[in-house]
Amino acid sequence: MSDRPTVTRRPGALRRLLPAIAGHPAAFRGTLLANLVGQLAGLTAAVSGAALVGRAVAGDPTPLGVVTAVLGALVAIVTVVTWWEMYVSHDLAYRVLADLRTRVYDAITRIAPGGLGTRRSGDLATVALSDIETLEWLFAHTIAQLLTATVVLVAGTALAAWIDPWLPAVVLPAAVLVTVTPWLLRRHADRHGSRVRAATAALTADIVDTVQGLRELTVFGALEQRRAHLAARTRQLGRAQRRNAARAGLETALIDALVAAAGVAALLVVLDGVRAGRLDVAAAPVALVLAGAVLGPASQVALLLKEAGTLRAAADRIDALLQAPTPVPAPARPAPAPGGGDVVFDDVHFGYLPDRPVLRGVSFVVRPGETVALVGASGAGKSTCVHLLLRHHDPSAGRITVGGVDLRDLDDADLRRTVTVVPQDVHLFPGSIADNIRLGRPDAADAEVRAAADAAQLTAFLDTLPAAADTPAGERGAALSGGQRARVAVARALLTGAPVLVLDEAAANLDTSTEADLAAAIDATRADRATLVIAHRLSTIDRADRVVLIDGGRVVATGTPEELRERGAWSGLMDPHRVG
Ligand SMILES: Nc1ncnc2c1ncn2[C@@H]1O[C@H](COP(=O)(O)OP(=O)(O)OP(=O)(O)O)[C@@H](O)[C@H]1O
Repeated sequence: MSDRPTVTRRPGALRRLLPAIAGHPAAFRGTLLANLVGQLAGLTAAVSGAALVGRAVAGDPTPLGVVTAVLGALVAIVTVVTWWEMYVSHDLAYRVLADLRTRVYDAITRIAPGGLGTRRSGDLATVALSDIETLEWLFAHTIAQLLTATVVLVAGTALAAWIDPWLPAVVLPAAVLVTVTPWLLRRHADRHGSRVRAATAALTADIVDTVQGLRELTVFGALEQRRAHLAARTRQLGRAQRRNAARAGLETALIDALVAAAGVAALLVVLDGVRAGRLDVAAAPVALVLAGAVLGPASQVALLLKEAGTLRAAADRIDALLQAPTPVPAPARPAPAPGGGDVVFDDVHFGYLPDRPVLRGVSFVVRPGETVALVGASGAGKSTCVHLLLRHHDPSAGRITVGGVDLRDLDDADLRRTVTVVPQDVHLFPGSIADNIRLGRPDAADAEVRAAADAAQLTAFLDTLPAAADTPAGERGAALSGGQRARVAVARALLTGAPVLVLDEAAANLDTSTEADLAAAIDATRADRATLVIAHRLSTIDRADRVVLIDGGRVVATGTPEELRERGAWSGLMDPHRVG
């Protein structure tokens, strides 16, 4: 496969995520303490054991009962402390990961939908689940361990120097070399770690796409082709994982070799010390254990750091989402919700990409109680007007106001109470139909849901269901027909009571009589509501009070449907049934 997935490096990403620990100071202190006690208990057990052996070798053995009691107690302490350390470090890690997951979710909602650009659903899911899970290693097994390993290394070195000054002179440089090895090899670790994370994200995104598109893949006989694609992606991930494992294995072998060489050197120093009379025979086992106490933490640190490439790559991907710019910033001082009034597009300019303007000075008004049809050829900019009215993006120039209030001055909750939409592709969640209708107002009473369903002409259908509105909607509304889904979307929008309603090609997939019924139902509830319809059908245009015709990102004509028809405003645009 040629499209090899990549991760863009973001210097400092890992460092920016570390303060996430600050939210759990008690858990971090507990982890640090448990680690320190665990390391020191291990060191004490090893040194005590070695001292007992040393005394035995020197011909002054400690009574067996005392040896058993001392070593037994130390082993019990180390066992309990190891369990304690595992518990507190994972407790800390999972708390921090939960916080990060919330931050990632907040970031997605902050930048969605306008700022998500070409990001794929599966890629976002990988960040929220797998990349964050990868950081478990950092928070549970790295930070506290690095700090306590340093303490044990310093304590071990001091004790070793006290027993034999030659010992640290041999093992300390080796310990430093072992510790810096992963740092020296970090470029390889970063490259391989990035490839693993990127390949994981690409495979997840493809699997999500495949599951979402199973119907199309089945109908068009493309299942086998898709299977081959996923197999290639899986091989790509496998290759990345094997290369990363080979690199990590090589690093481990290198570190082990350095530790072993340093261990042999320490042994030679101890033997020489005993032969030269510098070291008492009884102290020799203790000296060897202390050499291990210096090398042990160093190799532990090195082995922890060999995962740094994967950690950095996961951190890069999380950081990219957390630091993504906000496409529509919240107002510093929000204006009160307008509660209704004229919807005004005032000389609005906008483009998705630099130097590619889509709207070039669009101006029109939708008054309360009025239905305005937005008409234009495909690609003219109708949906873009809707995206701006829903504030998925802000205009690059000009402004959009409701009741005289610029949309940019409304906080998000007020904006959602002011402008609502019946989209073309209705997304239903797997809860009940009533839950889906309540999406914008979770606290709505049953009677209000029923009234909204009534207004959307959904009641007759609901009455045929075993549990009426409490019947599950199925995965993405699979248990409902297209018309029924559209009616649920209308009920959902009406329940919000928003004074501005956008119908985004809501009727595009419906047959003419269903569309007419639905339009009449929406009309009957309009009162003072301003309604903007993206109209593709002549019947929809004819029902509107006024029409705004857009061409090339500009309003080229406005008037009643009759006026525009007489002027032949859309004669070049439409077939007898559809416009645009
Ligand atoms: N997310 C996007 N990124 C880049 N360009 C976009 C994006 N969305 C739309 N466009 C471009 O903006 C222009 C206007 O698109 P828009 O969807 O507003 O047209 P439309 O009038 O609603 O068309 P249609 O009737 O076919 O739905 C098109 O050229 C389209 O390719």
